[in-house]
Amino acid sequence: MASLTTDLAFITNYPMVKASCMELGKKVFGVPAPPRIIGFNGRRSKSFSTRAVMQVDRVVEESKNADFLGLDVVTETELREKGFLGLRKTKLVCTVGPACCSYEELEKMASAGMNVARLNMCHNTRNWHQDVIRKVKKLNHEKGFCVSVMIDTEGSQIHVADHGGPSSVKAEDGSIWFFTTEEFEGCRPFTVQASYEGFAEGIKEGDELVVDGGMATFEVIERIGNDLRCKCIDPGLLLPRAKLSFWRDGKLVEKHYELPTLSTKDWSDIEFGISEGVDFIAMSFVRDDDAVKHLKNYLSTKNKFIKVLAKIESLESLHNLEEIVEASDGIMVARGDLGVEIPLEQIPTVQEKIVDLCRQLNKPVIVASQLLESMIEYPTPTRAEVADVSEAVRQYADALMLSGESAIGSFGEKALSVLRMASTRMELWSREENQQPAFPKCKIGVSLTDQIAEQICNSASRMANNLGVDAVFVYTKHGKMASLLSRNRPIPPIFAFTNVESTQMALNLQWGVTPVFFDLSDDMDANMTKTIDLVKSKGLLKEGDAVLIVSDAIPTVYQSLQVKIV
Ligand SMILES: Nc1ncnc2c1ncn2[C@@H]1O[C@H](COP(=O)(O)OP(=O)(O)OP(=O)(O)O)[C@@H](O)[C@H]1O
Ligand SMILES: CC(=O)C(=O)O
Ligand SMILES: [K+]
Ligand SMILES: [Mg+2]
Repeated sequence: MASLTTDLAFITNYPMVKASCMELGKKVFGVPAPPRIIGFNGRRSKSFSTRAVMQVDRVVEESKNADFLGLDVVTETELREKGFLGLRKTKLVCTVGPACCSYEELEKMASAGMNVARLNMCHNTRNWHQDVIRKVKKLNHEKGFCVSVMIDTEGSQIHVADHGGPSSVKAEDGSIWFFTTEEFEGCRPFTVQASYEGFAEGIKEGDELVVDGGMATFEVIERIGNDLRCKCIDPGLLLPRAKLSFWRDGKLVEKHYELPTLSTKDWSDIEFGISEGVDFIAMSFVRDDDAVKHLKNYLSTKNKFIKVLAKIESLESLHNLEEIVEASDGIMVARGDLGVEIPLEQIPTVQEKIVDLCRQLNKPVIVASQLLESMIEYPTPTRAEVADVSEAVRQYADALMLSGESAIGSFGEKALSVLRMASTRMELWSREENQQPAFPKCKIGVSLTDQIAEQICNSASRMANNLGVDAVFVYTKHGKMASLLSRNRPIPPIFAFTNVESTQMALNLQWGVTPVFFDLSDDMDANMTKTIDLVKSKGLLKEGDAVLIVSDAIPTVYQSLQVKIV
């Protein structure tokens, strides 16, 4: 890449504002800039140095705009209102539940910026989930949205099956409770039914039983077969499906239950997801990379391009973090359950570590749970919640997720607008304060072709920032170069043109990428001219705007990088 970066440095010595791009063309090449291309063609050479070939080409202005450009309505509106730099980069995931499952409510959420709809398979019926998925797809097809669908597996976890009360019950200080695996109907006072038979295995007298990461705490005073008699030592509430964990000497008792990461029910939910054409499967309670690899292999034998996201929500998954990230297509920092297994004060640093690692290894990462928890009940967030959201954006997470706020809350749309506003604001601040993150240090490409793609994207991102181009256009079949560009978190938005629907839907989760469906041809120049003309015809690009162009759509040797002044 040496000669390429040298040539780029030469260009970037000039004032880096968009308007001066045209001027630059004149100075460097002695030709009027528009409509012309200043191009860099990266070609492979034996010594793995890519020779930069500069060329100045005439662009044939094409007037036919009949072709289809699958730019979604939300991006188009945002672009008209705020321009390229105003486009939100952080993606938003919303859990769909009873509070937002009608066609009209889903449309409102889509208009308010929902990029991915999440369905938690722990709740509700198969028919209900099917109905929601079909509504989302209908909205995409009929109303021009681009909302991807994620199912989240139930997984195997010990929680409260029944606590003897209708909704929440209070455990008073010193009260004696019985935790049992015996199934019973109705309520029995001071009796809690646990969801898994072996929940008390290895537990001793004196251990602490912590409910929901600290909602209430009990001391084990007696073990009777599979059941436990406990005394409440820190009073609090027991909620439905409350999570149970055991602690000894201030440390989590790590219990290796003989439970598979994917249960029989999970597999049947996965089959359902495949048949309904979902875009993502989020795996709950992943422990190591084996389960992730297993599911990915299964999907590939079925020729399904569904992305597998691993949820980091147990201490064990933290021990095997790097392998899990490598094996998966993306990660969810599931802070809800994670906070049951690690002390709460460790959550912020663990989150930052996971987000950083994901960017290094080029996997999209979602920060989830309790972002705006108080908005389940109230129309405004707490200041602390806004600070938490902004921190995740400042860390450059790909996406933020709403859970109960959208699923059961009365202010789902408002919560979404808080996420939208807080992320746009923090993104702007980072740019204004010149807080762009350093480019990832780690080199991930193994084959020479992959290394070339990575280097082109690194140079392209640097160049996009330095030249102040309006947008980056990338033509891609499998999203590879789009994600490599996103990994650098460049200043201009990335428009990824693809003719593969699964790629379009997967890229919906990537920071700063707007996926656009477009019928790519084998002629790169034609792709470029057509897309630019189509975007221009919508009035979204104007004379003098500069677009940086990257492509991996044409067979691997022809990966290229160009700057076009419209
Ligand atoms: N499809 C649904 N039907 C009914 N209630 C739902 C549904 N989805 C979510 N909820 C409700 O919203 C709350 C929060 O949703 P969410 O799915 O994020 O729960 P969670 O417990 O954080 O996730 P997980 O079970 O994956 O750890 C749940 O406790 C549940 O009450
Ligand atoms: C989202 C999720 O599963 C959690 O936070 O536990
Ligand atoms: K789940
Ligand atoms: Mg969870």
